[in-house]
Amino acid sequence: MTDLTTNTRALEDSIVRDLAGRMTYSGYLDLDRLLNAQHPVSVPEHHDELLFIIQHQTTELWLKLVLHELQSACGWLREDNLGAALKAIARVKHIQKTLTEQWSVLATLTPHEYAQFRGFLGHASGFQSGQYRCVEFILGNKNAGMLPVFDGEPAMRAQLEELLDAPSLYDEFLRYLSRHGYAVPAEVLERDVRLAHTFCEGLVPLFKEVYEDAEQHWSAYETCEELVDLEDNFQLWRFRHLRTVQRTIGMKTGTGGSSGVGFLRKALDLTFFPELFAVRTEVGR
Ligand code: HEM
Ligand SMILES: N[C@@H](CC(=O)c1ccccc1NC=O)C(=O)O
Repeated sequence: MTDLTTNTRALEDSIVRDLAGRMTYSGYLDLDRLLNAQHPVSVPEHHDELLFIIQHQTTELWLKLVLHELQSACGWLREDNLGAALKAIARVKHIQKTLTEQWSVLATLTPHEYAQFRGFLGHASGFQSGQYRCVEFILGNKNAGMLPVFDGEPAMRAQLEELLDAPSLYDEFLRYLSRHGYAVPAEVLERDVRLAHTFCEGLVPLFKEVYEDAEQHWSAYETCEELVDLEDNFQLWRFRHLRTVQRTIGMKTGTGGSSGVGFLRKALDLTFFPELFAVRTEVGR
């Protein structure tokens, strides 16, 4: 019961206080390591560098889960377990929304504040995020040219190479459709999965049929729409990144060596699932 005069909640007698030798919150979550993994490099330490570090670290933590879910989704598709794959994708969509919303926290960093510690970051850049590349690879935006960036991180390079060699989520979906009687062109099924997926005209009629009679093709239709959501969400994250970069460093070149905003803008023209967007033009024609 809450004592209204002291505005204090009484701790129930049954609450475990003697935690010696027991599993604890901080032990289970390895908080000692997690909360001691923020190492500002600015001298003297800039107040806002902690925000910058935590924004990146939380993103990387969520990306870890996104990867875990998308890899599982690929496996479940391979096993014809569409329900489980869709459930994993639904979770990923929520994480993407959180990540996109999170940009508003970093947007409180003013250009002047950032300029005061940017010089200490050297050539470090989000361009070197291995997990971000892993997600791009799983979604089909393969680019072997990214590998040398990770020569100094053997475990990450190995993970990326494994994903480069593996079918993407879209490859797995198209194989699933083929196994379930859909006329997926052989050129798609036999494509070199180490390359980025490129537009295949022959897939459009197939998707047109699915979209024009969703009830008859519900599983295929639902999965198509989940993939469209994934791509939309991914592009929204990229757009918010670009806008945050623009308001923070303007047209300065990037610490990673790119032109900056201009380079980031080019990613907005990429597409993971071109046929799922092309089909929209054809529906009803
Ligand atoms: C004020 C904050 C930020 C600025 C000014 C900024 C700036 C930039 C710039 C200029 C690039 C292009 C590469 C380069 O030359 O460096 C880039 C790439 C990238 N950044 Fe950021 N960034 C910021 C925050 C973040 C955060 C919080 C993340 C989350 C992990 C992130 C992830 C990435 C990724 C994944 C790329 C590669 C994008 C691509 O290849 O298209 N950035 N960033
Ligand atoms: N590329 C950024 C620096 C930056 O944002 C950054 C630096 C170190 C680690 C992660 C970063 N995040 C995204 O690029 C810049 O040019 O200011």
